[in-house]
Amino acid sequence: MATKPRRRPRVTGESWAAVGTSRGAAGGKASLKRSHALGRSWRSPLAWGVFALILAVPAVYFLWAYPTGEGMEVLASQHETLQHKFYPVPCSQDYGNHKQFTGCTPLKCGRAVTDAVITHQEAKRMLRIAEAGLSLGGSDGGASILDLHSGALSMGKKFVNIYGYYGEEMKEILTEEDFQLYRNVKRRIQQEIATTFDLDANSLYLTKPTFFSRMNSSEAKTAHDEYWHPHIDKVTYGSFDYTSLLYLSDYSRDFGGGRFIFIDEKTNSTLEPRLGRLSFFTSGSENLHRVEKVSWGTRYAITISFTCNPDHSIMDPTWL
Ligand SMILES: O=C(O)CCC(=O)C(=O)O
Ligand SMILES: [Fe+2]
Repeated sequence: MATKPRRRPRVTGESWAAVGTSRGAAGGKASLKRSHALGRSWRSPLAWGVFALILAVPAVYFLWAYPTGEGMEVLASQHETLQHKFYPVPCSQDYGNHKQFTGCTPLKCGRAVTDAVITHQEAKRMLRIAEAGLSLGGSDGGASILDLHSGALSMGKKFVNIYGYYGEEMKEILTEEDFQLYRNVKRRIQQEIATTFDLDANSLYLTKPTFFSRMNSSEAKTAHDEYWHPHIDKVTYGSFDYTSLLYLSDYSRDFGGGRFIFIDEKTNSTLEPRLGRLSFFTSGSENLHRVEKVSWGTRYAITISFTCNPDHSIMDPTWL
């Protein structure tokens, strides 16, 4: 014979324990009283104090145990306009493993950031060049580059040479005025680096690669898309002695994530990109760094770097 299905106990505001242990009407009332008493105790200041302590202990431990946690120091926030900030760091031994060039090989090392060298207008023009050039191709993954010197442009999972691929057509996309702007910007960055590191600007030579970059949150498809790994530019690019980055979009407005991070022993320092912001630093292991993964939007920048070794110098990009 089919038994009448029993009604499930109605779950009220009481705890699961009160429902589970109720045996008969009397037992049910007693446990309900206990659970109401429990409910009241959560409103007492003592209970809140205990609760706060439970949360605070792991938080304090986390901050104490992981002083190298990212975002400990913000070198440059997107919201501020910086005249010139310089952070000295002791030079690494790296330069000793390379040919020395008196008056250029870093003796003074560090990192600098300024919003006062490249104007907003110039940065916007550079952004338009980056957008136009990179729109001709683009990686399937999250990082695309356009190398002005070699002409390499990310395309799918590979690169094409824009100068060969598009030929004369390219002159309409990347004009001689665009190259003039690049050369002008490059010259002022070179001068700024020389002044900051007490060098003669003529002892610094433009080196390769010099490229526009575009980053977004697409999943990486090849190793070239994995821009977020910690690295040392002198190791990655060989010839670099002084790296400069000119940012062409704004952190938190145009994209999320994508902050530049210097990785140090005790604290990491973040630099938030901003249109027209110039950052430069000595390229050795004293300036180990990485870029955070971009979480939304598109981030544009251009890398313009210098070597002390004339054998590694390249000519300014031009159509002429
Ligand atoms: O775009 C950046 O902020 C830095 C990129 C970088 O570290 C590199 O290209 O070596
Ligand atoms: Fe780098």
